[in-house]
Amino acid sequence: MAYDYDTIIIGGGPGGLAAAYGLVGKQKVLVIENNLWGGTCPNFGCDPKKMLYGVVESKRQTQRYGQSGITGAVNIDWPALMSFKRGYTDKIPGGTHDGLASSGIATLFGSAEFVDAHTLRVNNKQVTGDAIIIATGATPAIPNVLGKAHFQTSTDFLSLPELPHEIGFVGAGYVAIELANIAVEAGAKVHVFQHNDKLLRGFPEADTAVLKETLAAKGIQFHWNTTVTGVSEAGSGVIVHTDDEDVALDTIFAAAGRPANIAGLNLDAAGISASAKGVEVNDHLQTAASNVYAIGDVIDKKQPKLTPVSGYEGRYVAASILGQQAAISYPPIPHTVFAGPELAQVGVTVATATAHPDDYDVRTSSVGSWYTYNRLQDKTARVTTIIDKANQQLVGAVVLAVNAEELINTFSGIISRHETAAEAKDWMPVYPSAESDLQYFY
Ligand SMILES: Cc1cc2nc3c(=O)[nH]c(=O)nc-3n(C[C@H](O)[C@H](O)[C@H](O)COP(=O)(O)OP(=O)(O)OC[C@H]3O[C@@H](n4cnc5c(N)ncnc54)[C@H](O)[C@@H]3O)c2cc1C
Ligand SMILES: NC(=O)c1ccc[n+]([C@@H]2O[C@H](COP(=O)([O-])OP(=O)(O)OC[C@H]3O[C@@H](n4cnc5c(N)ncnc54)[C@H](O)[C@@H]3O)[C@@H](O)[C@H]2O)c1
Repeated sequence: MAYDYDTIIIGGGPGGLAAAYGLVGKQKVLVIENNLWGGTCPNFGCDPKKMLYGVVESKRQTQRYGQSGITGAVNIDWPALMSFKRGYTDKIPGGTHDGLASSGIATLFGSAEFVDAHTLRVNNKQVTGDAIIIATGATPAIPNVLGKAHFQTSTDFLSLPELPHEIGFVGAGYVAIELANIAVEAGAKVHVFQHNDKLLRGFPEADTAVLKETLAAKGIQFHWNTTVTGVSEAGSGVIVHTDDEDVALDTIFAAAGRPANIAGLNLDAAGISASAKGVEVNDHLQTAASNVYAIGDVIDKKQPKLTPVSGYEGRYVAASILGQQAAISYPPIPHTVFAGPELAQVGVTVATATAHPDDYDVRTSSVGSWYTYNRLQDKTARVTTIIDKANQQLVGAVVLAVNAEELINTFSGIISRHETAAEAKDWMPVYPSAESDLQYFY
């Protein structure tokens, strides 16, 4: 049967775009998008977040140098900061769309839903594809409580024209902590409501305990073991009702996770199964309908839902459609919370390593007094390395420090190359630099 396209991709984010560019020139490809071309990361995720973060971190670094030669107060001008951000984000949707069009990739604006495993309905018209890739990402969870319509999301935060005086976040994961840090550094009073006492679950508690203290010292008011039970309107602000107290705020942001964007896709029509965590796929990223693949944040998977992972899966599925046979295998996946300072980890976790002391050596160095971090006045900096005792290879690392994302990248490279400690020392980093400390970590 002749289809309209060889491959149709639903979603023009990092995953869908990587798949499209992997197929371009070899196939007739269509990408369908129903919101901003480019998806979450460049429009209302990683990129604008890190632009705001970079500026507030410069302020914090200036404050840390308060005893080291810098005088005078530094303040954040929120509207100017937003205008800086828009200088980047305003160009993303148009630039992304033009890039696709000029590469010969067809585009269609609208919401896609399945009619069957080869047919989608978009804007009341049907379009068919030999292969279809679901790359629809994830969307903020809104807690199901009374007054939930009053919640704003990370997307709203990253476009606030003015910074409200007093705000709150529900959740203490990546989104809440990164945005709470930006807000408090920019001058807002900030509350974080968390239903248990866990900050950034999945990271070692020894590191998150230090981060909790750092963020509290900046003025973030943590409400641990507190469940938000409702939100009501109060003048121009809101009252956040919890099982403990009522808190009056200018606004409240839901940051309680990001479920897969599958509502409205009509997956049943194509026989595709999904769990509460997303579309179910096999180790070739095929759904229950073998010509339909799923990639990125929309999948039910154990890998972290991050931009580089979506891109990796997009490139993998493109190669599979073009004939590659191998099952997907992931390299070590580093991840960083830009929390002021950054908390980053890669590879075997501290929890796994400490549960298997015969297999792993875990070594934590408090490096705040070392030259690299003393120079930056980053007094709480910590680096943990995990070594596989059997072959002396680095298999995991955690960094809590200024610019941790750079050092974790270096650790990630060492782990990916399966280097022993001796091999990893056989190179010459610039001195002084964070990498010049590597030889002392293990
Ligand atoms: C505030 C925030 C900060 C983040 N920071 C980082 C970070 O620092 N580093 C990092 O690696 N990751 C970060 N992430 C996560 C990162 O943004 C995602 O992992 C990444 O965007 C996932 O890419 P994706 O292509 O799978 O999905 P998305 O980028 O979400 O793209 C999916 C696209 O599909 C479209 N779509 C959905 N349904 C349909 C439909 N029915 N029809 C047509 N189109 C549809 C959507 O509009 C969207 O454009 C952050 C996320 C947030 C929210
Ligand atoms: N720097 C980065 O790489 C980065 C930044 C932002 C987001 N992300 C990605 O986006 C994903 C989603 O981020 P997130 O912060 O929304 O999710 P998350 O899973 O990191 O954190 C969710 C938080 O909400 C809490 N929570 C869950 N259900 C709740 C409920 N009903 N009521 C109150 N609290 C509840 C959880 O305990 C947790 O603290 C991340 O896991 C990550 O994959 C990455």
